[in-house]
Amino acid sequence: MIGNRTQLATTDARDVALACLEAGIDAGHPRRVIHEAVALEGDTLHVADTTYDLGAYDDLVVLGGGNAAAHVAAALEAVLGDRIDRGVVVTDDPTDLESVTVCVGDHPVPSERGVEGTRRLLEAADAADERTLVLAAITGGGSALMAAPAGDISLADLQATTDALLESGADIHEINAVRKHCSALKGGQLARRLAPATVVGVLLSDVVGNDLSVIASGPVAPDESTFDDALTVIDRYEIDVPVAVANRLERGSTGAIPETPGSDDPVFDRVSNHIVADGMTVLEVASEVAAERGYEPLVLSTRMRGEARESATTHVAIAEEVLATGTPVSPPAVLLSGGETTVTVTGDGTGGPNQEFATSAACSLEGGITVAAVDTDGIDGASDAAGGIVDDGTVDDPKHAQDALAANDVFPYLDKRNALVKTGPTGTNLNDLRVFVIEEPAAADRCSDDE
Ligand SMILES: O=C(O)C(=O)CO
Repeated sequence: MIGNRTQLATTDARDVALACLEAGIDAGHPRRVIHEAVALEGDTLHVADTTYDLGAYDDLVVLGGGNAAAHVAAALEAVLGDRIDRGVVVTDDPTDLESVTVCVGDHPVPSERGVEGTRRLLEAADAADERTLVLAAITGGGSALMAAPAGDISLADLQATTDALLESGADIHEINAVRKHCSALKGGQLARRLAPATVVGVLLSDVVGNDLSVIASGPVAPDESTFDDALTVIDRYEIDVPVAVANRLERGSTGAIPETPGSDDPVFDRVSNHIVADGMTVLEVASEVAAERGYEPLVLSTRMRGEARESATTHVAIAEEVLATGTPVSPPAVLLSGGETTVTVTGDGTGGPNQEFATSAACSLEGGITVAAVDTDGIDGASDAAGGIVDDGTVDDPKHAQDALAANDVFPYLDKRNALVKTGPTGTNLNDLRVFVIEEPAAADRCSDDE
């Protein structure tokens, strides 16, 4: 599953880190998590702890989008077979489906084909009525993939706004507050289109804290964010948005455009949402693998966030403590964390948050600590790498590494040092996964003596 395996160094610590990554990502694949959460018994559909009587509906439809949406639809087809009548998902990680149409879109910046796929999705939504049960397959990446520019906003406006937001350092709550108010589908507006159908959201969460209104910008979730909130984000990060976007947000804030529907809106009377996997799904299985390999696992948090290079420094400090004093765990140990770090882009290079995390960590690593950091969807930033894997031998010239960080150009830096992790699209999207493998001091000393 983890590509480039043979090209990576093969020390035990690297193998342990890669095994944790591989098992963690696999644990979050829809084929596994949907089978655990969704079941059919006669006419009774179970989704998590809720049941639905399929006998009460004429149509069972799958609609949605996100990096993993086609894999969610495939897993739903595997459970429900020909009970599914039709559907449309928009994704950049397609797979063959029986009754659901897969439309390919683009991520992280929306594209023409994503707009076309979303048009088909909305058309299918408009055909739903009170006798329709909609399974909404929603995963991270959905905000870019399900692109439905609202009002006078063009695709080019949406692309420019997305680029600027992604480079601003704003977090996903802030980014999506803006995207929801530039869209005809986000922020519960797909639920509005679907009413009075019954809607069952089946979500994979790549958002710290699992806020339903933020995962893929919450197409079928109540939204409490406002046009004013969107304007605040634009001001706070000094984002230069196209005129059509600025006009819409300004007009919306005066009440001239209806707000996205909130939790008291009757469009949600027949909507329920179920998160079937999140960052903890990944970390739990990665921990089990670490334990099987003889390392004491410690999950630090599923909620790490902030600037990637700074988060790396904090993680390294914890790993150093483990190595030096055995606090809070004794080596051999594996520290794990999830969440999502961000990068404030000032240069014009290639890279992503996990590659910056790995490069920044590598600048100060002592012997005995190996660090792997990946985005579980396999695509870190706008590069084709999932992330990086580093140890104290990776950075031979700290100035060079710092220059690469300053230029946001760590992809070529890590590539030259054979320190990229490449998986290709993984079929899931459950945020970042970071693994710190910390060897016993004696083993670490032995390694440096051997060199
Ligand atoms: O909004 C998105 O598309 C994200 O990736 C967060 O879920």
